[in-house]
Amino acid sequence: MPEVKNNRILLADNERQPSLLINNPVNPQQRKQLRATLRQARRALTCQQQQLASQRLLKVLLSRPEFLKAKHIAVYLANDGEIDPMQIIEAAWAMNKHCYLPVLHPIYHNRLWFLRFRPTTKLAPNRFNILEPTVRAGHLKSAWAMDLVLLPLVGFDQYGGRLGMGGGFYDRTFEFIVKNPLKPRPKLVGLAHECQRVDKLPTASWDIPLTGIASDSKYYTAK
Ligand SMILES: Nc1nc2c(c(=O)[nH]1)N(C=O)[C@@H](CNc1ccc(C(=O)N[C@@H](CCC(=O)O)C(=O)O)cc1)CN2
Ligand SMILES: Nc1ncnc2c1ncn2[C@@H]1O[C@H](COP(=O)(O)OP(=O)(O)OP(=O)(O)O)[C@@H](O)[C@H]1O
Repeated sequence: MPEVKNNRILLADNERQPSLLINNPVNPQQRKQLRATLRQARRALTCQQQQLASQRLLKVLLSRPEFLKAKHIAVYLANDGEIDPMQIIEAAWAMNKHCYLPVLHPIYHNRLWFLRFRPTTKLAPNRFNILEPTVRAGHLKSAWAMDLVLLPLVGFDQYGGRLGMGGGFYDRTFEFIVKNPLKPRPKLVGLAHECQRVDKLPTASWDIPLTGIASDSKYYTAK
């Protein structure tokens, strides 16, 4: 079982894949194994560690122009040990910003749309048991209408690499950024516990580059 030391995942020799360190191919087995390890690490955090991490994350974001300048911000409701952005949402509401939650698109396979999230918004569990606003026709916003998207992630590296839950939801939803480089694009900032950082993630051709990652200890600008 991988060990967590100084908030970093240490992979045992038999869990290290030489190819991961040499030319970084996308090996589905590697991604699966790493995903399981990192999900377990974040679920192992205590309530107290989670609360402290959320407070520190808010402090990190409050110093970032990506957050301060944004009016329309997509967030998520924490699940499976993810770092909890609720304090960020409350800060954004207090600053008169508009917050949105991802909604599994009713028609387009594995894509996300976004619905406004206010203190009074009615929520219901989706097929992954994550709460999302109940869909009201005409209220769905598409991804390009956001100024900033705060993404959940399972793993990240300091170069902007991101490993998600494995459904490809965010990758599919934001592929327009790569396909239409001239179109105005939202900034994509991953939120994570420091224990979700790995040295270098294998990147896949469909991975959408992040603007940066905010953890409970610092902001990483993607290189
Ligand atoms: N909080 C949060 N909301 C989110 C995401 C996320 O990662 N976190 N998503 C990011 O994409 C989308 C939902 N994607 C998800 C993909 C897989 C699982 C999940 O728990 N998979 C189970 C298998 C579930 C099943 O098939 O029944 C698992 O891997 O254990 C959850 C959310 C949209 N909303
Ligand atoms: N733009 C895309 N078009 C079609 N399929 C895609 C696209 N992006 C990703 N996929 C598919 O989705 C699957 C999951 O991708 P990946 O493992 O990168 O998910 P993830 O980034 O971890 O998950 P998520 O984005 O939901 O958090 C892959 O099998 C990939 O083929």
